[in-house]
Amino acid sequence: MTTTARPSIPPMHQDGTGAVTGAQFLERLRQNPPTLYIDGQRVEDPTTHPATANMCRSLAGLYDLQFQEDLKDTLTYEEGGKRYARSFMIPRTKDDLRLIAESHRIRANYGLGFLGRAPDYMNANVMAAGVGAEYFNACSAAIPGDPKRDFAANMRRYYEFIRDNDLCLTHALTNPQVNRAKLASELPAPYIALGIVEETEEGVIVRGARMMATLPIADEILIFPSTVLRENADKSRYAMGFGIPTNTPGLSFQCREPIDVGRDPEDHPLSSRFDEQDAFVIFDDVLVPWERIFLLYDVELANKAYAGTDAVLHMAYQVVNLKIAKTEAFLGTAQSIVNAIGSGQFQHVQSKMAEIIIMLEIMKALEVAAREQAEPNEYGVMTPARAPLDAARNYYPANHARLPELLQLLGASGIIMMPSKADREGPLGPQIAKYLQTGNASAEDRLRLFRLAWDMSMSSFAGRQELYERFFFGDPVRMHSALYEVYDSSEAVARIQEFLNRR
Ligand SMILES: Cc1cc2nc3c(=O)[nH]c(=O)nc-3n(C[C@H](O)[C@H](O)[C@H](O)COP(=O)(O)OP(=O)(O)OC[C@H]3O[C@@H](n4cnc5c(N)ncnc54)[C@H](O)[C@@H]3O)c2cc1C
Repeated sequence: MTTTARPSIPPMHQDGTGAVTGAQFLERLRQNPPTLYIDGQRVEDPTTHPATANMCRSLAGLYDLQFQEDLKDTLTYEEGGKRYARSFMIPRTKDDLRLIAESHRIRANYGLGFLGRAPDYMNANVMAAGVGAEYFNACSAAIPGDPKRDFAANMRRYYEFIRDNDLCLTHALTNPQVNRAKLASELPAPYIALGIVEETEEGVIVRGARMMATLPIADEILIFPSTVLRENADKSRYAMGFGIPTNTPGLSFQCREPIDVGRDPEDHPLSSRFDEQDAFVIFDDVLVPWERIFLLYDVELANKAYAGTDAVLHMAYQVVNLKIAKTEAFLGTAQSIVNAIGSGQFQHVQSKMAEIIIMLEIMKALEVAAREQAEPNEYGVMTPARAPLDAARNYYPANHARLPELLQLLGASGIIMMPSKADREGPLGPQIAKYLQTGNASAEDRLRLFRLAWDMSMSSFAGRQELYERFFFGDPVRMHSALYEVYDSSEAVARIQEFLNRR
């Protein structure tokens, strides 16, 4: 491998126009396609490749919502004569948080909550990291005022760059799953886990891999650690933070098998629209320019980066709003099935519907609690309260699987006996129309509904969603431990002590 003469990536442009349209987003992807590999082949243009074109179209639709007359004031905000996506806005008041929540919900509803990593998630990340950028100058390798190593200035500029150009980000935080009993430095080779190789005049060369980046059909990738590094050394080659374009030389994304298999949206209503893809990320001596470096070698700072800037809370706030939208989609679909087959008078059916309602109301209450108990952080950002968000991000992964299960229990054979669009239009069409109608709908409408329920609960798309919900915010086991460690139980303990002391 060579570490010299790598083409450098262009400097970050600060002259973006703010919020972009779907057409602008697609054109940008066409001009700068991420280096994706699917089924052994390089994807030359993700906007036309059969495995990614529909997802690109869906993302473009999301960008276009920003310009829809009735939504633009919610989905964007104005500053300095430009309009930006709302998820980049720095919340200063609780009312700002309410506006941000509203925009998260509208955008989440676009994908019925099944688009896990729409750009809002990472926008919230770079917003919080950008405002809290001073955190990065505490890094042992930072030199405030230095044109290369002023990491705070780099982070701040990166936020502005992403916001001003309305770029779409993916991210990859975890190391390859080679041996979880070992430290990154103890794996069979030093550069299996992504590591720093050397510093050059232009930047830092990195080599190795990261396990998972959802939505690799993005403009940029952000690299930070999430699973806490357990390296003992003060200075570790595995501690780093940076953001680079997804078409940076030496960077490749090995995508998983596509879930979108080219079926009509009537047959695969979610898979054909929202296969956001997940990719293994390989760095083959990638040069990261200095202006894109936010953190180097500092294990302690790397481990605390998400908490130290409160980025994790703004991301979790996007997530709680997204999961509300998703639960509402389950509620709407389940109730539509109950209405369609006339099962609403059975007590156990009502009880199953009540389970969904309870889950929805818990998530809604946690969102309100996070917003109402919000406080400005040390950087002046109105920050949603941690405890309700921690509750939401632990509660939902533990309970989500019940939602598809409830759909199966309510829909029963209806969720499998679903002739396709081609069947409906084929020789047996008249019989299908007769025998698969419902009390309140035509066979076509019934099949559309049950196909949606199938894609939410049984298809490959649904299976991937189930795994995603279990792990997307981290390992549930370690998330429980993290919650346990930060939660302040002292008042409750004191009350018990006081009770025990009563004589
Ligand atoms: C569909 C999907 C999409 C994802 N998208 C992204 C993404 O866009 N970006 C991103 O960065 N990540 C993403 N992730 C990764 C996610 O962050 C991880 O799955 C999660 O952090 C768990 O890590 P892991 O998968 O490497 O599991 P592992 O850490 O390998 O865990 C495997 C098993 O071993 C146990 N285990 C391992 N180590 C320990 C330990 N130290 N203590 C206790 N138990 C342990 C775990 O509890 C678990 O049961 C995604 C994951 C999925 C499934």
